[in-house]
Amino acid sequence: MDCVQGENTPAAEPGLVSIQNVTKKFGMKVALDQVSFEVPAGQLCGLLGPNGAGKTTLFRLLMGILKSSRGKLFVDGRDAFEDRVVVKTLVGFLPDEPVFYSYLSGREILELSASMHGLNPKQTMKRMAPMIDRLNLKDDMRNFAEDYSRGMKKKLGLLLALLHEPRLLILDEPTNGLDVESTHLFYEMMKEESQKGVTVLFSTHLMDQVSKLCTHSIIINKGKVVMQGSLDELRAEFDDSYSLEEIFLTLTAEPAN
Ligand SMILES: Nc1ncnc2c1ncn2[C@@H]1O[C@H](COP(=O)(O)OP(=O)(O)OP(=O)(O)O)[C@@H](O)[C@H]1O
Repeated sequence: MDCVQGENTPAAEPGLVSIQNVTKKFGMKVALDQVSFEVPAGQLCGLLGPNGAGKTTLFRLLMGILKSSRGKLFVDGRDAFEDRVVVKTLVGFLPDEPVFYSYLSGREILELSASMHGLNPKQTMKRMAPMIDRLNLKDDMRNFAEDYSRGMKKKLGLLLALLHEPRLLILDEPTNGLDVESTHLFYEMMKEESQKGVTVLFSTHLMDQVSKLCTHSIIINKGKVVMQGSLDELRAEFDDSYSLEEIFLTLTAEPAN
């Protein structure tokens, strides 16, 4: 089962994201073990796995922050490590715990980032204003981002990821630490980006999030892909009485001794 779009989608196209037999070791620890999957352009795909499954490691490899021990990762045909500077211009990345310069306000961080992307800071801020409003950050734009709450940092991180209107969004646990209202807002914004044609790959440990947002998912456990494909394909593998949550728990359960 590949993580492909619809039945009528040509199968031969390489994905906008292509992970090819990737292993990542930290010393003796194998964080990812021969992971392969494709995410076709336009898909909203959930990378699902329990704590320690390897989700953040995979995203850090995709952003060229880490180098794989074996195997290759490509974003739009570019090597995620060798071409990491170019890849960063193509992708909007939201880390699990965004960290900001201590001496810059929210506004200054957005303006600086706009300049780094070769955009006009003033025009970019004008374009971003409705989104800043929507995320309820307008009144905090003058304040140092370091003093923001966890949820506010996440929102500023999302604005940074969207600032250069990337074709691909990689969001690491995007709603982790957000309140209910903000979580729904993030869902809406992810769906809207997807409807505009942006490819969205996000990680979560909640099956509920995947079933609300995605048509496709990749499930990893202990560094290995245990299932990938559409939610319908996933359901078809199990008895009708299984909920998606139960399927996830079954796939990621500790093997019996
Ligand atoms: N820099 C590192 N050095 C050593 N081990 C690491 C390092 N980074 C990650 N690991 C290990 O790799 C494994 C996968 O970690 P990773 O953070 O990718 O998991 P995750 O799926 O994102 O987990 P969570 O949902 O808890 O954030 C874990 O066992 C972790 O301890």
